[in-house]
Amino acid sequence: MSHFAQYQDGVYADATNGDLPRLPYHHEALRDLAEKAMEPGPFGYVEGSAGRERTADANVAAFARYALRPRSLRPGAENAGDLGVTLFGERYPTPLLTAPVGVLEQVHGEAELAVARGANALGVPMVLSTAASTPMEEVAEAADTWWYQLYWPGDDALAESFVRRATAAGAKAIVVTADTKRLGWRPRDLALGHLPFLRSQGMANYFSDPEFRSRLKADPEPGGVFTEAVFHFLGAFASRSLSTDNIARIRDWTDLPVLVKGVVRGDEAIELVEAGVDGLVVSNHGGRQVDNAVAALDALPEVVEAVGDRAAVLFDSGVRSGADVAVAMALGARAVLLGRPWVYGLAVDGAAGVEHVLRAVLAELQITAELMGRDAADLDRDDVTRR
Ligand SMILES: Cc1cc2nc3c(=O)[nH]c(=O)nc-3n(C[C@H](O)[C@H](O)[C@H](O)COP(=O)(O)O)c2cc1C
Ligand SMILES: O=C(O)C(=O)c1ccccc1
Repeated sequence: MSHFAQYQDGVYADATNGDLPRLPYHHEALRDLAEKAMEPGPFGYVEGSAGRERTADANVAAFARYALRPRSLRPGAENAGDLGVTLFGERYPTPLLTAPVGVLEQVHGEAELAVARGANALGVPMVLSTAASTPMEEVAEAADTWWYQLYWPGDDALAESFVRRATAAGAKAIVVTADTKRLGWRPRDLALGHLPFLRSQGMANYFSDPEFRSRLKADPEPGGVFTEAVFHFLGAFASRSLSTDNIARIRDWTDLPVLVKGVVRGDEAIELVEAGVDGLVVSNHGGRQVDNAVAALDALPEVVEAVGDRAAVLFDSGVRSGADVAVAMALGARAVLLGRPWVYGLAVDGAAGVEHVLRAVLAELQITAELMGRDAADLDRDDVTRR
């Protein structure tokens, strides 16, 4: 069984061959290592969430309220454990993607290039942030399969330019993030005075964009603090008038599948499906936007039910292990985006750290699916119950 070997093989061998020190396999242990490896500002930026961080805590806690129901002797399941999924007519070897994470230069010098290498080594597509530290055309050179995440700028000409560039560079889907018209209230960043944008970080896609540059009097200065380009970014970052209807304008700019990320309500999911989007990402941005918001996992069944088979529902926020991926898929997610865990892998060991984290999640998912008598894509509501 080739799928069996793909992710599990080597994990136990590597862990027992005496080549200490190895990276930990638990999210919390890796997070603690990353905290030691990172400056306080960047670590606080990644680890921090909105307000009292109740949404972020609730995202993780929600997984403990569900229980998987393994059917050990399921008839016909002797080859179970395949991880492949089909999304928008394309076959993907696993249901995992790396969530879009901006400003990676504050995490590791190789930033997105390391993520692309680590993820692609395992057949995991990367969702590239608009607020990346590397221009998308350079990431495209390093990545086999990637999707593009759009922060829809206030200026439609810039939105169009980003979408056309991503399409030309080979992105396989466009993910429009809807929950970040502005950044949430983030006390950790305020306490540390850490706002990477003010120092031109995370602006590679903007600074390399002809439309963005055409609005400036002077060329943007890499690393410039409070420059004209920085102020232009702050003004241009997000559209206040983005709506379920006008997202459909993106169809004039690309033939790629379009997803909307940051949906936690069935009514909004229906509006988006009626406006013609191909997919949704149920997500509350890892609790970084609205504190005291509903846990993303608790919103998943409502959105799945509202959408039915009219669009693909993906999920992120709070996924920390392969078993978590199995729960989200059993509740109807077709694929899952992993966020903070791989960022900490990147901080500690670059591309190898990203690969380590993804491999551990995939190995656990594969083992779990196999023990449940399921292929990942076949996990369903019968496989999960309230604890
Ligand atoms: C440091 C950091 C930066 C992020 N940047 C972006 C971004 O640029 N675009 C976006 O759509 N989401 C962004 N997100 C949200 C993630 O895509 C994802 O929704 C979130 O990390 C999921 O929560 P979790 O990491 O707790 O699982 C960011 C998250 C973090 C932690
Ligand atoms: O910090 C974030 O959560 C985020 O989404 C973001 C927004 C703008 C630039 C970089 C990251």
